[in-house]
Amino acid sequence: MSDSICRWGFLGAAAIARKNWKAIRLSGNGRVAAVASRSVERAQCFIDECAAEAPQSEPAVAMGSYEELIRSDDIDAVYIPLPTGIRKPWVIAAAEAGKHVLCEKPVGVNTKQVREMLDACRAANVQFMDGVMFDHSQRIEDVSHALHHDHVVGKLRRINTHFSFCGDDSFLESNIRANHELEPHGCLGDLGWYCIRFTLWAAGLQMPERVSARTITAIGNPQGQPHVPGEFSAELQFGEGLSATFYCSFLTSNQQTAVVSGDRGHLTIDDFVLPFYDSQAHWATHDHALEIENCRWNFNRKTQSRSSVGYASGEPNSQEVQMVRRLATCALHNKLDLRYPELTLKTQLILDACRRSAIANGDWVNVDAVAG
Ligand SMILES: NC(=O)C1=CN([C@@H]2O[C@H](COP(=O)(O)OP(=O)(O)OC[C@H]3O[C@@H](n4cnc5c(N)ncnc54)[C@H](OP(=O)(O)O)[C@@H]3O)[C@@H](O)[C@H]2O)C=CC1
Ligand SMILES: O=C1CO[C@H](CO)[C@@H](O)[C@@H]1O
Repeated sequence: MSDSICRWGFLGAAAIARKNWKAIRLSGNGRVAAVASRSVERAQCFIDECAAEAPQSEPAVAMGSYEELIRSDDIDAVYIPLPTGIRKPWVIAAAEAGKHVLCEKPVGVNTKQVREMLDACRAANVQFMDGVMFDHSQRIEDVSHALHHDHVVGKLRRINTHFSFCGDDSFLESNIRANHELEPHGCLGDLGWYCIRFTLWAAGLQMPERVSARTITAIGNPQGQPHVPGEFSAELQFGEGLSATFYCSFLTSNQQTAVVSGDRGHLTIDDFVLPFYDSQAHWATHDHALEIENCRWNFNRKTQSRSSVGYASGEPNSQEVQMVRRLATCALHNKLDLRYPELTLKTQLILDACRRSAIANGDWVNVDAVAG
């Protein structure tokens, strides 16, 4: 391990890895040392294209197998954006080889798998972190502080999130997200993972007691493979009167909204996963007032616009850069931050409970029952 620079290795020339190449370039404490692909030509092409936009002083090495990268002594941390269905053995192999792990979401096919991955990281004393970028944004810190310290909406009652985009025909035919073997949770894994994670933040990390969920529309590719959720909704019940709902979909236009409601107001975010392009991330709190005086009924808007520092993406203070910088800091100082594997496990438990409920046509499922 070099003293100040974390040497990253990528498993797979994935589309999202291009964004994280640039993030590592901007992090100040890391560089991409190697990219492994099932095709060495694809790895080299990925490196050339990324380096053309975000050059590094030392070139990355192209490798033709994931094993080769994991065995390499010149790698400190591995970024794993492989499809969920095949990810587990690679996470465990990377951990056992002493590499810190940044793993894409949804992390596993089920909670059992995720526990095995997290246990392997713990046993090897390496950091595990999943790829939820907004965990590392200034906005999520500001929003949490506003909700749980300043109590800007009063006592929490309801959390509502929506994450959707509309995939075209080619998406349904060939994207990994519509393939049961590769991404078995479909939109629940790809988009619902974020809804669940935001809900956890808004709830002060408390777990729901039970969930009721349904797959509204299942999608499948023409090869006749089993379907995956293409449109999904869930209702989550917490203690003390707090409830939450989320909707995620590959069939509905772009929307990434979150609303947190309490007995004294509500908080809104229009872009809770991928912030709109700007140098600041925006959110708002509202305390609208209905004023009634005889024949006059005025519903008066009372909105306070707020913003948090941080570019949306591609700048040193954007959320994906903070994420890779944070993992590299853990790796360089050999100091684990166990908040992140805990967030992963909680998210997976809720996801599993939702899937179980949807299979049982919306029956209530106790989240504890999934944990056991
Ligand atoms: N955190 C975030 O903001 C984002 C996270 N993601 C997550 O990252 C993961 C990857 O998404 P995305 O980049 O869009 O996916 P891609 O399809 O672009 O990349 C997946 C990579 O996995 C490798 N792979 C290995 N085996 C297979 C296989 N059997 N079939 C297909 N690919 C295989 C391929 O690399 P090679 O051929 O080079 O070996 C491929 O490039 C998903 O789980 C997704 O949810 C995606 C986008 C954003
Ligand atoms: O994680 C992700 C972020 O957002 C994308 C959609 O806009 C997802 O498809 C992706 O997997």
